[in-house]
Amino acid sequence: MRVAYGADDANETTRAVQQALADRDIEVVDVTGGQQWPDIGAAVGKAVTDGTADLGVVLCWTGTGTAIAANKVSGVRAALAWDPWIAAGARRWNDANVLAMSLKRLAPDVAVEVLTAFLDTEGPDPDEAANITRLGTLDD
Ligand SMILES: O=P(O)(O)OC[C@H]1O[C@@H](O)[C@H](O)[C@@H]1O
Repeated sequence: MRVAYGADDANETTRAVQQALADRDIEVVDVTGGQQWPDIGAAVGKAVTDGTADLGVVLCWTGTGTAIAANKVSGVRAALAWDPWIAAGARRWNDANVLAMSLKRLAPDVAVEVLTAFLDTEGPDPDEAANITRLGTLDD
C-alpha cells in the first residue's frame, strides 16, 4: 500500500504517525516539502486521485486546514478524525480516502490508534454504495 503523507509541522505526534507507517511497511509519499497547509492538503489529495497513493494522511495544527484543502480536489473524501471509531466510520460509511488529524490535540498514541483504525478498515460498506455515488455527483 502507498500512503501520501503531509504535515505542516513536526512534533511527537507526526513522528509517531510516520513511525507507524514505516512499521507497517507502507510506502510513504511525503509531499510536505516545506509547503503550507493549503498546498500540503491539495498535494496529498492529488496524489490519491491520480493514483500515486492509495490513501492519504494529513496533519496540521487543527487538522481542519489540510482537510479542507484536500477536499478541494475532486474525488477526495477527507475526514477529520480524533478517535478510532470516527476513523473507521469514515472509511466504512463515507469511503474516506484521506485521513486528517490534529497534530496539536491528538497525543502520539491516540494518533497512531486513529491511523490504524483508518488503515485497517475496508471501505466502503456495500450498503453505502448509493450514498457514495451520490456524494460524487455533488461536485457537478
Ligand atoms: O497560521 P498558519 O500556520 O497558517 O496555520 C495554523 C493552522 O491553521 C490551520 O488551518 C492549520 O491547522 C494550520 O496548522
